[in-house]
Amino acid sequence: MEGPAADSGGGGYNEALLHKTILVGDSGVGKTSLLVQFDQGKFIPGSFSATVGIGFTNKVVAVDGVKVKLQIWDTAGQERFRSVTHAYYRDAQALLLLYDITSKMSFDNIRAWLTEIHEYAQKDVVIMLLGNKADVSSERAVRTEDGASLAREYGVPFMETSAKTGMNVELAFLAVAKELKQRAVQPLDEPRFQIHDYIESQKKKSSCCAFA
Ligand SMILES: Nc1nc2c(ncn2[C@@H]2O[C@H](COP(=O)(O)OP(=O)(O)OP(=O)(O)O)[C@@H](O)[C@H]2O)c(=O)[nH]1
Repeated sequence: MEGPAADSGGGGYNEALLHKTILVGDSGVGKTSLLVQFDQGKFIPGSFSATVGIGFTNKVVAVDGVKVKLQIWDTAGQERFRSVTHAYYRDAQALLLLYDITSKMSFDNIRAWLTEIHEYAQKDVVIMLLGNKADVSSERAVRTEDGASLAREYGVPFMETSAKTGMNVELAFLAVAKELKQRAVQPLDEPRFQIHDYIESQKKKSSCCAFA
């Protein structure tokens, strides 16, 4: 797979390509962990401390030689913070919607999350569905094909991830960055970048079998 060439620093990115991306999904599905894995390449095991409110991390990724700055907002999944996070949907360009493959309830709630997203976010927001905690196969409660089928129903890209092992974490953010960059710079008369095709080709390129 291509290296992500990502860094957390500022230096030299094009301010015009700053994209607001939001992580959403039930409390405990692994939003904070996914962001920490992408930003710092590490997983902090141990007791779960729920996010309070909302905060962001800036991350610069190189996409085809162009630096794209993702401003990634980590939201609190708990119901009591929902009205706060809705306010942030409106100017988001991308939403990573997570469920936990060991929690059927977090998967069943995805439809409600998508209803909220369609209500509060921009119509052309990039949405990606992620089934996280794929490393915990012994406790799997949601089949990969059920995730893929729900994603197909809503016309959104899908993959399983693990914030613990890092599986597919960079790919998820890079695919979003690539889609956002293409939208920003691509002339209208050129064929559109296809995020689904990109993800599939990256999965095929990988020598490892870890992709969903
Ligand atoms: N095994 C495993 N555990 C994970 C993974 N991602 C998160 N966890 C664990 O799941 C728990 C919840 O993770 P968080 O990242 O805090 O979840 P969150 O979605 O940010 O939760 P809220 O802040 O309440 O919305 C923590 O104990 C994490 O260590 C994963 O991919 N694999």
